[in-house]
Amino acid sequence: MVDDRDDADDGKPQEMQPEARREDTRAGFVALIGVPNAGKSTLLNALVGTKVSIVSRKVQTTRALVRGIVMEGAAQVILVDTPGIFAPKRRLDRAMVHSAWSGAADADAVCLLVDARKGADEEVETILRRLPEVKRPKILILNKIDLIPRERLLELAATLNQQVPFEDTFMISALKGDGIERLRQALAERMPPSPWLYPEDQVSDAPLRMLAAEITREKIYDRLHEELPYRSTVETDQWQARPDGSVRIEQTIFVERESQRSIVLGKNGQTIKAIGQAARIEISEVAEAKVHLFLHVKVRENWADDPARYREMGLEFPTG
Ligand SMILES: Nc1nc2c(ncn2[C@@H]2O[C@H](COP(=O)(O)OP(=O)(O)OP(=O)(O)O)[C@@H](O)[C@H]2O)c(=O)[nH]1
Repeated sequence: MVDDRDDADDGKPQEMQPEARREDTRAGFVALIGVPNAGKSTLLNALVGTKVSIVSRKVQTTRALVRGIVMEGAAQVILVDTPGIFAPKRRLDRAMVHSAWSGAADADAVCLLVDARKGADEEVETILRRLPEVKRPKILILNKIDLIPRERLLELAATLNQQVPFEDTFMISALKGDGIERLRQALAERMPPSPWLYPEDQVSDAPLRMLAAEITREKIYDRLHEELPYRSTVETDQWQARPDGSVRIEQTIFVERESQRSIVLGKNGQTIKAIGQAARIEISEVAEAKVHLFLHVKVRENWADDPARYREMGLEFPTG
């Protein structure tokens, strides 16, 4: 167990603001769909301006539906960052695909994000074939325009628009911020009249504990991606606000084998200490409070096939 305190930080937990009651408010949901690595998390972060989803160089890092909330004028745009849509193999993967598509069917607009450099590869084609089933306004977003020449972009936009009737096409670089402002405004304009669905200052409705778990998972990945590719998960067991304004957080890191447990702990617990330190700093930032983080490591075999796990992660069971 690691208790990693930061006594220099005396932040206080955030207070909820009352909901807006202005009559001209608009609010709605936008689903982001794309193959792994298209840049969904980067775009979500660029649009929201706060770190709400974890960006990684590896594919399939997004294991849960994480939402970001964009405030643009009187409009509130709630972004649903769908897990990558790809050919399902394991039960967990099938649940993720199901979840991604049901997120799209409920949205006020569906954005297909395509890595412009890769273009319409087989994975994108699979989505394009299924997209017409979703009877919602569709928007095409070509990302990573910093990596390809303009002529190829226009060509790609034309080809994709022939396959699916997109109402709008945007060309952006989520990484560099190009085109983000225009996209944000366009999404805001599409939102139906509605009271705001979330307090104005709430940037993410992903429970903080889930976000905290993702942060720790990212720190494990940063240090151990060679030794522990995908096979670990983190759960926040306890999130307790204390009278002094600090938060006590307990998390469990699940691995599949005893040998992996030793890797996470490291020699004399050095590795888990470093993971805990890095995670605690970042969790403190998002929680806006001093954080005491306690990490446990447990072995749990075959977690990826355990239905209870993906229910906890906010994923639904596939019906088919
Ligand atoms: N050059 C360039 N790279 C980008 C851009 N947007 C995203 N990337 C990079 O592409 C990689 C994948 O981005 P992510 O945002 O993690 O992709 P994702 O679609 O959320 O991936 P999953 O979580 O696996 O579904 C990262 O290395 C990003 O830095 C862009 O506009 N330009």
